[in-house]
Amino acid sequence: MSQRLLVVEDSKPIATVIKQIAHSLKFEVVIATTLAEVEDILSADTDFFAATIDYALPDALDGEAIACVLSHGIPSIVMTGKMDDETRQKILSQPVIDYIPKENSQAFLYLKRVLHWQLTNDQNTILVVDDSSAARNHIVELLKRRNFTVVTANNGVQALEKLAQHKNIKMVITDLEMPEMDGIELTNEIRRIYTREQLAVIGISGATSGIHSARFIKNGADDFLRKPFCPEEFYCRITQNIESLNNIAKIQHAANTDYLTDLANRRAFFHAAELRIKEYIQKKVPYCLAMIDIDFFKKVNDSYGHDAGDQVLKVIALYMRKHFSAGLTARLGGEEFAVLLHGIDVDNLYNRLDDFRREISVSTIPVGGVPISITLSLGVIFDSKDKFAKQMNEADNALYLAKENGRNQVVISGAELED
Ligand SMILES: Nc1nc2c(ncn2[C@@H]2O[C@H](COP(=O)(O)OP(=O)(O)OP(=O)(O)O)[C@@H](O)[C@H]2O)c(=O)[nH]1
Repeated sequence: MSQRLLVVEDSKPIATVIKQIAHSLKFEVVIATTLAEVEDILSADTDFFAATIDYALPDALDGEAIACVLSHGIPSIVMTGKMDDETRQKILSQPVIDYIPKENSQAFLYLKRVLHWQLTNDQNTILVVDDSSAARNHIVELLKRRNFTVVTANNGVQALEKLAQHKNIKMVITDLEMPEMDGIELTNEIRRIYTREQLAVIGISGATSGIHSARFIKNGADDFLRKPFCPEEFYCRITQNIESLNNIAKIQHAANTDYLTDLANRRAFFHAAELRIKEYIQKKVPYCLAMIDIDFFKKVNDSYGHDAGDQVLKVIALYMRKHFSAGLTARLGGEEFAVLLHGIDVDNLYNRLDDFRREISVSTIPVGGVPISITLSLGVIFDSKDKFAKQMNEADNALYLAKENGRNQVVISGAELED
């Protein structure tokens, strides 16, 4: 079910623009044009994800609708045509998500970003480190208002423990002076373990001297805030740092993923498989490395077109995910795939590969209403202690034999020597 957005706005054209933005984010929209209408709507139902509130309404010229909506616990964004400092202070003294001056069309682009953050911020976990419970609670309240997931710690030592427990923490906001381990030491420790691409650090200090900001940054922090800070500046810095981390993650994902199937690409597979194999050998875990190739795939393209071929590649990826959920799967290129699997023993591993091959061979893949049948050839190597590149080579040789022997089969590397 879609989330609901309350739009409090007396201008019809502006309400229409906000409605379009909200729909693009899959919100269901309820519009109120006066304070009386707001009261009426909220007396019946307060189940709103958020609200946008025009500061001046025909029956509430001085922002009275803001307190009304906030009193129902609805996170609110204030839109205002008033630019004076007094109005700004008045709005920001209330626990609103943000306020947006309606100066030009940028205001609506910004509104879209704020709503998008509000919908997605719960995926970003932030650790707040401060020995003062009042200061800590203030930051936590600001972050929760923006829907972030928050973890807290009283000092640097506890912060490192929390980081080890919660692997998904993206940002640490740390005070400077704390018992046991201060903010600078903590930042140093964090940078020994986490890169800037993995975790952002924002230092905070009440000291008036500028030296602390430089110390924080030189010790590996990404940003610095001086207390007391205004919520606006706080949100700008948090959002900017989280956005740049998320952009790096997107770039890394794109660099490691096959665009068509969303499986790992060759580079990511080689990197991850090599690490996993080392661990399997060390822990004596049975494993296998298999190369998988679609038989006569050129005929699929020639008979049904390249788009149909692409569709087949995507479906093979889905089957791979289904059969090898705990394994490492990849599209190496063209119609060639690979999987690294670990299991109980060689028989179990072989059966899982052959089950996958068999299911594909008896299934039809519907492409544009036409059922397409395909088969796969697999070459596999078990429990090898050779270098990774050599293992890939051996699996490839076995795959070649599978093709030579008539396709639609699994050939084990070295098996022909035992015959
Ligand atoms: N649709 C589609 N086709 C691709 C893609 N990458 C490679 N191909 C096609 O995959 C086909 C591979 O053909 P061949 O190397 O001759 O192999 P094959 O027809 O599968 O025959 P065998 O492997 O010997 O069974 C070629 O027609 C390529 O154009 C892709 O991303 N999408």
